[in-house]
Amino acid sequence: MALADDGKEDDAVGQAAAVDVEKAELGSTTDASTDGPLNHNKLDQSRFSIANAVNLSLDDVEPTDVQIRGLTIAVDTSPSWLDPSTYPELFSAKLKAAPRIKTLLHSVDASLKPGTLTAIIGGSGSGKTTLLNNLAERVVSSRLSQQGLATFNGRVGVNSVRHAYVMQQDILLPTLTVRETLRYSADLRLPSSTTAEDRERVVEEVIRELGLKECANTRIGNSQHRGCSGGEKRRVSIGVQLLANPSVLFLDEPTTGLDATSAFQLVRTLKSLAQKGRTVITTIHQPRSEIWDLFDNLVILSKGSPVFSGPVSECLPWFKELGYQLPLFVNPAEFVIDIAAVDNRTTELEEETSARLERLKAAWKIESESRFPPVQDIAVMGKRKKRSQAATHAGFLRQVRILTDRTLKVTYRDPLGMTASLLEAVIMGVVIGYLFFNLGRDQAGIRSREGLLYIATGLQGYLILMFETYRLTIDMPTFDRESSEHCVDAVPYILSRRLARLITEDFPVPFLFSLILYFMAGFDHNAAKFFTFFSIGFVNHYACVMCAFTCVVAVRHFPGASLIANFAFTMQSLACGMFIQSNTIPVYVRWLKWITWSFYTFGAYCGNEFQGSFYDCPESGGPSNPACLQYTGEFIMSSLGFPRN
Ligand SMILES: Nc1ncnc2c1ncn2[C@@H]1O[C@H](COP(=O)(O)OP(=O)(O)OP(=O)(O)O)[C@@H](O)[C@H]1O
Repeated sequence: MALADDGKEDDAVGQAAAVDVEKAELGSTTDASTDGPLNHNKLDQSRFSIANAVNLSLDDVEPTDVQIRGLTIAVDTSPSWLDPSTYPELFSAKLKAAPRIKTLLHSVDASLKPGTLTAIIGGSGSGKTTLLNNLAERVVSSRLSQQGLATFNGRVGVNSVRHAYVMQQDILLPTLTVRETLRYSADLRLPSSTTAEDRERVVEEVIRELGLKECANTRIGNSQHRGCSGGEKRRVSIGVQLLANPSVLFLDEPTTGLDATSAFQLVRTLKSLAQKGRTVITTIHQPRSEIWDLFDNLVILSKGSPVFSGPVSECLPWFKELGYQLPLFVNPAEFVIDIAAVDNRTTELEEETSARLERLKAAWKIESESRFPPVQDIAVMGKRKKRSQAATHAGFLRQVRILTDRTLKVTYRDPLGMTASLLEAVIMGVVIGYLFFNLGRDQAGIRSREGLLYIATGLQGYLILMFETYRLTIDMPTFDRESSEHCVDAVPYILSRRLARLITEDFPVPFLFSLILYFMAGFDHNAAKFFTFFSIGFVNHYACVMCAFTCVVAVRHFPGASLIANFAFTMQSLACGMFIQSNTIPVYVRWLKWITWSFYTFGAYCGNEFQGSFYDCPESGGPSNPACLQYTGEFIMSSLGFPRN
């Protein structure tokens, strides 16, 4: 078929192909529906698209034919400025390192029909994840180069079809139940045009489809609070992805960490999902023999090269033909992985197994030339095309509402976390209030007031900064997952996080701290001054949480993020005007104060306290007496280097 860029023609051809496959799929429905408890009767209502959302159904699958031809992936491993660990090498090469190309995948071919479950297997480091991630377009690096292609219903690139990727780790919120997790995911993933009933029905459908009925009301749990089992969590992770009703489902080692029975049940579930017409592609480590029989296709890799790619029924005959017969009572998966692996325990073994691998690779190269038509002969119907995501997930306001609701629920279910910040505010207020109790109005008192106002700016802000940095490093993986799945955007996430914490934290923490400290320290009993004091703390609190966001955006792990946060805090302290008068900072870095929030906070606190005040001058004559100048608020403000306004 000619390569066509015309969208209409593509769609027409695509629809025709889809109808053909759908007919074939309907023909196999009887088999699927008798294949154990995981299959349920197909819904009698007419099938509609999830994206169109008139009447949602997981049965509405767009059959997707996946063709992989000559896929070769290489990476430049030469030292680079982008990788600090290679700097010594880069310097020793006098900053001019020649490209060093490592081929990760060597000309992989495969033909994966809709309605099939494909396993990518091979020894450790054989390139399974590289292949899966490349198909799912999850690796973007200027150092990677690709030859060959993967087409999805004739189009190059996975973004032209509805697809989802289940990661190896379960990134779920531990305090939510299985049903709540799926409900929130449905609310975020499905377009605003869907009704609450539709979304609820899809959630129940996913629960039924994945066999999660028993644990639907169980919390996900974590190492401290037990909840769902490892197998159930995996199913929930798959369920979350299933809500996007993908036609192509990628899974990275979904059985890792599961016991044999859970692993078997999980692969049965994948088989059942495939039988609905999906193309399911998974990497898997050493599947047990019962699991082997559930696969439709296998791609076997060794050191990045394919040694087999085709229907599972043809795998053992292929190796037998090459002289490697499966011995009795041996797991076929382990057998094929073993014969394709290089054993480097001794030099002799390494030479022997390397020679065997070379024979297997060479034989498969010849075989694949006849099995897979070359790239130019397969139907490539269009260029890389991205599906519009806008219509397929919740809009801005709905994201804010759903995420706020979810964060509130998660916060209330973690009373220790919720009370920690309140307790911290009270304890800090009382301890500092006690140290600075009832400050005098003499020179010593003025000096102490300056110190106290700095502590209110810096120390309280520092605790919030570190606490929020820590919490964000825990919470960000969920955002990263949802953001990479295009169902949560950054602004609604930030907004909702603060909205949900407004009542539990953002308002009460600065309020309690201000209330205790202000009156214990003996500041003026003046309502306007107190509320100004509180408002400054409130704004400072937001500045600190936004700084924490910035640090975690830069580095996702706590050691790195807290290092940046500490650096930012130190810069804030130096430039705020407490330790060095801000007008005497060396001229080249004096501008720093203008981009330092603690300069504004400390300045505002000082302005609130000192501006217009006159302290206890031992001389008579009041503010007009030059000997009492040091007791006037104006003098104190200018001595700290703050502008008059
Ligand atoms: N960006 C990269 N730069 C350099 N080498 C890489 C890169 N990505 C992958 N590799 C190498 O490619 C090989 C295949 O890696 P991959 O993670 O795909 O293997 P795998 O089969 O999934 O292994 P495992 O089962 O242990 O997870 C490994 O040797 C790995 O070190």
